[in-house]
Amino acid sequence: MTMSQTQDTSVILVCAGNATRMQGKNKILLPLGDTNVIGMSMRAFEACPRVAEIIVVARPADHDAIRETAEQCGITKFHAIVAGGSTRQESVMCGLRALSKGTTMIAVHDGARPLVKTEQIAQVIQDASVFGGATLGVPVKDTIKVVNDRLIVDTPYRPHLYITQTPQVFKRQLYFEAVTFAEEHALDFTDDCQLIEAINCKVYMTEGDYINIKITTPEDIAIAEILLARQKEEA
Ligand SMILES: Nc1ccn([C@@H]2O[C@H](COP(=O)(O)OP(=O)(O)OP(=O)(O)O)[C@@H](O)[C@H]2O)c(=O)n1
Ligand SMILES: C[C@](O)(CO)[C@H](O)COP(=O)(O)O
Repeated sequence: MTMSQTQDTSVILVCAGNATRMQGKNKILLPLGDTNVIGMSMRAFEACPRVAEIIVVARPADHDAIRETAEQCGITKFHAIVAGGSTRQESVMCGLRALSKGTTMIAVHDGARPLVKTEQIAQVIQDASVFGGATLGVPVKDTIKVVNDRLIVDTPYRPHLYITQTPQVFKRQLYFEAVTFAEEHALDFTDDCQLIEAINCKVYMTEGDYINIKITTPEDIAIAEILLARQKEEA
């Protein structure tokens, strides 16, 4: 595939988790809006001009249903679907192997965050182009305590705390440098920013919004439907 100048970003949508907190429901394929969770996620990236290709990492049993969803949603940037690993980071690594050669930016997104907005995807890609790496996130609203043996040991200064979301976007060369370091040191992280932090590089926090939730427990799908309906009313 040849990449045009503006289409410089490969997206890895990780969907290969076990959804253990979803009480046995396959959250990626749960109905949402006029499609399902993964359909909504793919559409948001399809609409972003800088996105060149979408690689989905999912359990083999879900591949046919995801391909079908991509077709129904008119996803033209669907590039590959591959199996995942036993941790989120391993799943991202599986997606990396399917990257096309021509892209210079890599965006990693939880397939389970279907309400991400295309404008915010564009903004975080832009910020990553400037800073090397960027993630969407939102300021923490509550006071956070660090607890050890049920005793509070610290209260971090709230203005310094953000909830980290996805997509997390990186310049390709920097990302591969960080992945190589993690592999050499057997590091396994719950988000991709930590890969970059581990090699002492900075990641920019792009302020997103609170509706970019991760579908994790059963009530989240009902919350997502409400947020979606509100978005439609506002449009
Ligand atoms: N081995 C894994 C673990 C997670 N993920 C993906 O990473 C995202 C964030 O993970 P989370 O929401 O915690 O999903 P699960 O791991 O499926 O949930 P649980 O912890 O409840 O099992 C999800 O889109 C999930 O499918 C993945 O691709 N491969
Ligand atoms: C990447 C992430 O969504 C940022 O909030 C989160 O870290 C995923 O973590 P999980 O352990 O897979 O739930």
